[in-house]
Amino acid sequence: MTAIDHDRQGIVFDIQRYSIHDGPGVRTIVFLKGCPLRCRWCSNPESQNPEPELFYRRSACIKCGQCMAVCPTKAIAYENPDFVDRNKCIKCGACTKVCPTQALKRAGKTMSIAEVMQELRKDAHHYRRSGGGITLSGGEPLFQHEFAKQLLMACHEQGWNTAMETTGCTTRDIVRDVIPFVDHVLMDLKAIDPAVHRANTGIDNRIILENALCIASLTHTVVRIPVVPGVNDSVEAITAIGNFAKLMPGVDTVHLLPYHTYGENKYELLGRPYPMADAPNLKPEDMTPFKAAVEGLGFNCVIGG
Ligand SMILES: C[S@@+](CC[C@H](N)C(=O)[O-])C[C@H]1O[C@@H](n2cnc3c(N)ncnc32)[C@H](O)[C@@H]1O
Ligand code: SF4
Ligand code: SF4
Repeated sequence: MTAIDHDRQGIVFDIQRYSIHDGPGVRTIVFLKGCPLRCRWCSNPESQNPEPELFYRRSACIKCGQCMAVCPTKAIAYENPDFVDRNKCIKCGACTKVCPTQALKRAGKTMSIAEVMQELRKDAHHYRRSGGGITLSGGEPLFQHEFAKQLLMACHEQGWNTAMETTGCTTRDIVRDVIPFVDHVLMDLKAIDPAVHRANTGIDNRIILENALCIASLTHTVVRIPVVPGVNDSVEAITAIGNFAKLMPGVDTVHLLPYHTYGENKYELLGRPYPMADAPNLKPEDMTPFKAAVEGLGFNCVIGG
């Protein structure tokens, strides 16, 4: 077995404590940056780019000019349409250190395995008492696969349960290398029709579906479907995903995640348009026909999850 390199670094954009939705028991979720997909509905747009990025909250800016004085590439100017010229920004974070109001904030920071473990240890007693542990999310956690693997190994060394939210969009070698350290996979399936998948995520789904079969053969796996207006909110599309899930060894539970717009304001902070503008939030009751379809295929169905 590989020795754990506690100094190995990864780019983390958030660590959320006390989650009860993303795996068994009380969990801490570690969000890793980088994702090969560009889902039009993605609620974590700051996760997609592998490098740190800047959030700019115009309403909090008092126009003190301190950020402009320290920016080494002169990427910040009142005349810029988005204030920060993101093509010039080298993501050094100098401006965020001097901004007195946190109008400028950095999304994503470099952390070592040891630093992440120090955060996770704060809730170790909750993990033990509740059968919980840690969940890797993102972004796509397998994008930083070596960091993810070492972190999962370090958690197993502590006896903590490990889970991962994944798109499965990676190579088969990486799946085989990392998934054995994950106790519980939440495997997202967004669409079975390749054209629909490509049009809405930017990526073909062939490798994803093949990896989903492999992942389920390696560890306990639950299928998750984000139900998104105009993408897969039909009984036909959900049934197609359910029929595919029937092929995944050991899968007996499907989570339906109703589309929400919680991430919308983050697009504005990143200076990007929201691709799903005008699509309404879906409610749990909108899931009723989809839940019936999934249960009709013999699965347990959880709304939310
Ligand atoms: C942000 S993703 C990160 C994990 C991984 N990249 C994935 O897509 O599975 C975490 C979960 O949030 C879901 N999700 C993302 N945007 C959503 C939205 N607008 N409404 C509902 N669920 C969403 C994803 O489908 C996934 O199950
Ligand atoms: S330092 Fe902060 S508050 Fe001052 S101009 Fe820059 S973004 Fe605005
Ligand atoms: S796969 Fe997940 S993180 Fe990546 S763009 Fe889609 S929802 Fe966002």
